[in-house]
Amino acid sequence: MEQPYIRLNNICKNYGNSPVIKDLNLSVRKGERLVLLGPSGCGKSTTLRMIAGLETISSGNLYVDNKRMNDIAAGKRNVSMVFQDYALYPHMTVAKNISYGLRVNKINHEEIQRRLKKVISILHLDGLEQRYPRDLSGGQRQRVALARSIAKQSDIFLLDEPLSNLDAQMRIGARKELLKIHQLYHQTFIYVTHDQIEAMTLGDRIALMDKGTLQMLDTPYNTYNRPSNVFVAKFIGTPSTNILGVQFKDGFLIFKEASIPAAEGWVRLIHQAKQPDLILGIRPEHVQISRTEKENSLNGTVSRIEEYGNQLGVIFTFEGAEITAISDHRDWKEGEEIFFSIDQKKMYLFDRTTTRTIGYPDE
Ligand SMILES: Nc1ncnc2c1ncn2[C@@H]1O[C@H](COP(=O)(O)OP(=O)(O)OP(=O)(O)O)[C@@H](O)[C@H]1O
Repeated sequence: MEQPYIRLNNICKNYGNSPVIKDLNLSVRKGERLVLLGPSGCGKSTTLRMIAGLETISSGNLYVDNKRMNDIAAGKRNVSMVFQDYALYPHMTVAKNISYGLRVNKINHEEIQRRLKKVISILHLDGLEQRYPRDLSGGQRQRVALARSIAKQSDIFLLDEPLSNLDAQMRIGARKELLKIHQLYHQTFIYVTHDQIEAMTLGDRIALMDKGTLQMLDTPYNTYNRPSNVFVAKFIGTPSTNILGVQFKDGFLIFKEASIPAAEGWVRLIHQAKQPDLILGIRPEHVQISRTEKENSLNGTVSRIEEYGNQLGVIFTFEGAEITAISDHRDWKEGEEIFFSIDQKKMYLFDRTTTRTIGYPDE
């Protein structure tokens, strides 16, 4: 693997007695777009702020380009940051907001003008240079905040939910803009969000966190298709992955009573794991439902239908558990008996004790 550019080694952060980040190890490559994703309060912003130098590190080491950064002041780190609320200076015009940091850093006038012109053009802020933040729309303010950070030309670009105040349509446009900026400047991006779509579309890799710990660090494809544990499987994807307890015995996966023969690849992995008590995960799009019985199909009763516009979510009960399937057909009725089968090529099996995956058959 390419030498990591930013390294977090065993980083912990406590506020008083409460640990917020627990033994975090994370490496980011130069020029990579890494997304920190996770539920509210999991420690994404805290992690970003420690990298920026806005928050002290309780223990562990932060390295950038092999240099220990723990005690380097924020202003001396080669980073720029965009905040969720943009943090623009209200009494400065757009042009002044963008150029202020450059003036403080004693960049010469011609260079400031050159950078200003370029970022104004990249972010479509032409004509707004003399306006004040209060006279801008939310989207324009967000672009000014981005422009101000880009103009600094730092190697590391830290973004803390920069699009969360924009409406859905504007977010799509802004995502394209961010990718364009990255193509032009190749900075190392660390991007915080709790929006999965944003994480999937913007990240080369996703670091998924929960309760201050790293749950998985991998590509968007692997995060979705090869979750490392039950938390990842449930967090990524909407509607959420169905989770069912199963026991492996004599080649069969046994639910409470019903059972299906386990596919060969899974049998091998289960033997390797030496763990018959498992958790089965299957995404709603990989549960096939039908009115007719098929080989190895199981049966349930439809309890609810959810409208997704182009498809329906069919929620049915099976041995007391609720399972969601996605269907293109629209004629399912509440209360009707259905048959369903699980696509074993697409399912996940986790160790019930550790909740970690036992592996994937095609690996
Ligand atoms: N200054 C502080 N003092 C005490 N606790 C704090 C402080 N700042 C953050 N926390 C706590 O640390 C935890 C992590 O917060 P953080 O803002 O990093 O989470 P997050 O994942 O970015 O959440 P969100 O998506 O809601 O912004 C939370 O439980 C939060 O309440």
